[in-house]
Amino acid sequence: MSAQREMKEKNLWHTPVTIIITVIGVIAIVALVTVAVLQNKPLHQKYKYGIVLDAGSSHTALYIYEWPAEKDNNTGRVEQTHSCKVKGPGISSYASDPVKAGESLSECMQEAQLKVPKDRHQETPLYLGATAGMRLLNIENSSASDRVFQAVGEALQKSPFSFQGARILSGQEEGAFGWVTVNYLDDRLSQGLETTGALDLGGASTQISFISDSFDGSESPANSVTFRLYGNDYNLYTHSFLCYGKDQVLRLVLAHLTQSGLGNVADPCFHSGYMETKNYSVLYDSPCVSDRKPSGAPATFTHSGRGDFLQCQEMVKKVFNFTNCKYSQCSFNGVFQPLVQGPFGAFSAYYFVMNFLNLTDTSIPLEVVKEKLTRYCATPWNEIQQQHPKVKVKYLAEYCFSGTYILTLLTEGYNFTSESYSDIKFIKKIKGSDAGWTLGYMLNLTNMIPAEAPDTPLLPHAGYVSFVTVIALLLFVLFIVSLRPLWPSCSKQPQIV
Ligand SMILES: O=c1[nH]cnc2c1ncn2[C@@H]1O[C@H](COP(=O)(O)OP(=O)(O)O)[C@@H](O)[C@H]1O
Ligand SMILES: [Ca+2]
Repeated sequence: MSAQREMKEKNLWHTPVTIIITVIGVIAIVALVTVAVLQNKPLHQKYKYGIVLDAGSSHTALYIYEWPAEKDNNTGRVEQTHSCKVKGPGISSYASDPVKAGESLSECMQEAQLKVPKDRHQETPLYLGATAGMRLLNIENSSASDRVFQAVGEALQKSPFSFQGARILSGQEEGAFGWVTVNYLDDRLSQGLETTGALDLGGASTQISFISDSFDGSESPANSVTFRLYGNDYNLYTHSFLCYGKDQVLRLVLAHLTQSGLGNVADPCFHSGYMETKNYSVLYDSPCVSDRKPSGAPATFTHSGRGDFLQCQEMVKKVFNFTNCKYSQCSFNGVFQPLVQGPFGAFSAYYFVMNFLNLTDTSIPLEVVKEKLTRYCATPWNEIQQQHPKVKVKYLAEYCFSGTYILTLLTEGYNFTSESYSDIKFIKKIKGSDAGWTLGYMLNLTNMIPAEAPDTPLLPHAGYVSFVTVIALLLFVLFIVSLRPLWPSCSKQPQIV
């Protein structure tokens, strides 16, 4: 009897109605979860790419950026995946042979073709932005600068990428896009956090950009750039000093030194024992110094070092003009600047120089930094060369000068104090991407930073899928329970005999 009862009870679950309900229910849950997963996350993550060429005064560099195709507008998702340093000098050095400027880019362009997946080549935007080297060439000889752009444009047009043009960035753009890059990479823009100022030192110009509570742009509109990013308004102070990159300032200092003592220059910014014969015509071949060329100068001069930081600093100070400020406050050369405020990221040559000198730690008091640099500058040239056999001699010879210029620019020029100096971080990369104007430039041209904050999903993806699954299961169980009257076991009670 009891075996019969057991059979009957088992069979109750095998009635056609229950089986059909179960199958439909399971199919419905599987379909619901599959759709939820597919709808919200592409199974194969696709990427998009963008390429920017930074045509600087000293050299050109190519940067490749990558971001998930589905999330163009999302926060902090664009990353640098590759960079390539173009061999040879900056494009402005090819003024007398512009075709070579275009040719010089071909190696890095080939590399880019290998790094960007082939099926993405056509849709990958390619930009070239030139900075102070081309600004100077444009001032000196605008038709030569046009010819360089023509040649570079023709070379880039031949690439499989979507070439969007080559142009000179204004100093304001260079400063502002450097600031955008640093703050984007730190996720400060998307999260509306306090921003970091940006200090960029190039060979021919230098930029300072930061947000100041006391700056609304009214005192000096030329230094103001306004943005609305992720729902926040920014009024950025920025200034670019043309001719105040480290290579041009070195010319300015040498030009000062050659005024007295024609033919022989004893330079406190170079190590004792350093001695090179240089051409006056090369030294004065730049609009930054051309008006200072002494008349009746011989063809060459002997440039020798005497390694004295303090005297070097005195020479460097002479390139700044501190008189004639028509604003409430100025940095130098009559340029308005509010007091520096907040943290700063200092990149490009700031980093190269301070990293070489082992001076990137800004928690070291400024006085100690100066003592260290004094000792470095006083080291004889032959010792310096012995200690750094692998470093390019041109860079090596100039680190004492460059370090002195950096400290003088920051403290005397921009008015950083011993206290605010520690707010500076010397940086090369942030989360794998180089600090510089290129990323900000591309983000702007591809409209990748929205003006308004994007709507954020209520739940993260995993949470969303779990939620849908639990609710689906719950509904299914409720459905089954609601069908209880139809259950054969309920309508037909097994008879107890
Ligand atoms: O390894 C290095 N050590 C020292 N200086 C470097 C090194 N690499 C690049 N630089 C310097 O960084 C500067 C980069 O300037 P860039 O070519 O970007 O000019 P720009 O921004 O004024 O147009 C140049 O002065 C160059 O000599
Ligand atoms: Ca630069």
